[in-house]
Amino acid sequence: MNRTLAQPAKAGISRSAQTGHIVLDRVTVRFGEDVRGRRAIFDTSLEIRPREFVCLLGPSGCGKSTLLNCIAGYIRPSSGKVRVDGRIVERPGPERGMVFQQYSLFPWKTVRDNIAFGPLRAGRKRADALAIADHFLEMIGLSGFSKRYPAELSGGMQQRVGIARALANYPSVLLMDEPFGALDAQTRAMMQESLLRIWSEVETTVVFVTHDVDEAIFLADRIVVMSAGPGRIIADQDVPLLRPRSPDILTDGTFIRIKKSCLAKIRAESLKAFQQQNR
Ligand SMILES: Nc1ncnc2c1ncn2[C@@H]1O[C@H](COP(=O)(O)OP(=O)(O)OP(=O)(O)O)[C@@H](O)[C@H]1O
Repeated sequence: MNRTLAQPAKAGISRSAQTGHIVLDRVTVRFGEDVRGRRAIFDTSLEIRPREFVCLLGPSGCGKSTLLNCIAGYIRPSSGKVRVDGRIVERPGPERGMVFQQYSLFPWKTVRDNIAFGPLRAGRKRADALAIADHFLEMIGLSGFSKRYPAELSGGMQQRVGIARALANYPSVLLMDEPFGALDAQTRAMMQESLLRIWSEVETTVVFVTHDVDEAIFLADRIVVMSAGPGRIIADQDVPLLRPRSPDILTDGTFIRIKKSCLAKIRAESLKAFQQQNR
C-alpha cells in the first residue's frame, strides 16, 4: 500500500505517523433529560487503529451518525468515554475533520477560499493558507476551478471540495457521514475511487458511515455493523481485499462472501427496527 505523506513539509506541518487512534469505551448516548431518555447507542466499545479505514453499517436509526458525532465532539456521551490519541473528546477540533452528506461549503466564498478557511482560522498567514488550498485542490483534481463558487460546481465536485476543506486542517481523523448519499450512482462510483486515491496520499484514519454494503466493502479495511436501536456493535469484519482497489473487486469471491454476510445481518436488524417502529 502506498501511504506517503501529503507534502506537509511544504506547509510547515508534521505529524506523528501514529496519530488517529480512536477508542470508544462503553459509550452510551441518551437523548432526553434523564435516565429514562431514549438510548441511541448502548454500552458500545470500539478501537480504531491509526490510518485504518472503517465503515459503519446498520439499519436506519441505529445510531451510526450519533457514534460519528461522539468522535467528532458534537455529542457528549451520557456515559463512557471517547478518546482520540489518548485525549478525551469533549468538543469538536480541527484534528477531527467532518464531511457531511450536504456539502456545507460557504456559498459566498470561492472554492480556494473555502479550502483555505480552516488554515486561516488556525492562525496561518494568508499566503500559507492559500498554498495549502492549492495543494489540496491539486490532490482532488480541481486546480482549474479554484476561482469558482460552490453553486457553479456539480454535486460530486462540491463534495471533493468538502473533502479538501476537511483535509486542509491536516486532521488525524476524517469522519464522513454518508458523504456520497446525495450523488447519482455513476458519480458515486467515481467518488469512491477518488477518495481511495486521496486517502492513499494522506496519513488519516477514516470513519465512514454508509447504508451501501458495496460501498463499505469497496472502501474499508474493516466493517463495523450496528444493531437496531439502541445501537450496539454486532459484527466487526475485516475486509482482506488488496489495495489499490478497482471496480473489478465487486465480482471477487471474497467481496461476495463479505457482502452476503453483511446483508444478512443488516436485513435481520432492519426487520427488528421496522417492527420497533410499528409497535
Ligand atoms: N438530537 C437528537 N435528539 C433526539 N433523538 C435523536 C437525536 N439525534 C438522533 N436521535 C435519535 O437517535 C437514534 C439514532 O439516530 P442516528 O441519526 O444516529 O441514526 P443513524 O443510524 O445515523 O440513522 P440513518 O441511517 O437513518 O441516518 C434515532 O432514533 C434518532 O431518532
